[in-house]
Amino acid sequence: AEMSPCRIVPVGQGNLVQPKLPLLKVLWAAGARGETFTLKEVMHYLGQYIILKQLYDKQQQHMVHCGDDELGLLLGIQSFSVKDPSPLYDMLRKNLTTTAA
Ligand SMILES: C[C@@H](c1ccc(Cl)cc1)n1cnc(-c2ccccc2)c1-c1c(C(=O)NCCN2CCN(C3CCCCC3)CC2)[nH]c2cc(Cl)ccc12
Repeated sequence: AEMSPCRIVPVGQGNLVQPKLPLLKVLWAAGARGETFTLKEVMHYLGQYIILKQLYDKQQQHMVHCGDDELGLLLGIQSFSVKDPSPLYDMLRKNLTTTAA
């Protein structure tokens, strides 16, 4: 089921969010360009980051082990399951600001 995280931050018309620098660096490491994104793009690049840095468990691919990574510092946890995105939403609430656009 497609996660609809649109309730994380009150999004304006442009639906654009501005990640704070620590999150922005993670998105840039995953190939993102610029400083404002849609929520969908933020989720896409975070997924790419996890794959690129091999943070997911090869046996249980829904488990993400980020304890030794920037992502873990952002989330404040060692591991999480993609089936329980609540720690992710908490992090996004703290690290995304909405743009006026
Ligand atoms: C539904 C979606 C999701 C999206 C948001 C949330 Cl809060 C939970 C879950 N999802 C389902 N599994 C993943 C996933 C699992 C392991 C490694 C990478 C991604 C994702 C995540 C995506 C994504 O954009 N997903 C596209 C399709 N995924 C299918 C799984 N694919 C697997 C391919 C084999 C290797 C493991 C990943 C990658 C592309 N973005 C994310 C960002 C984070 Cl912080 C955490 C997880 C994801």
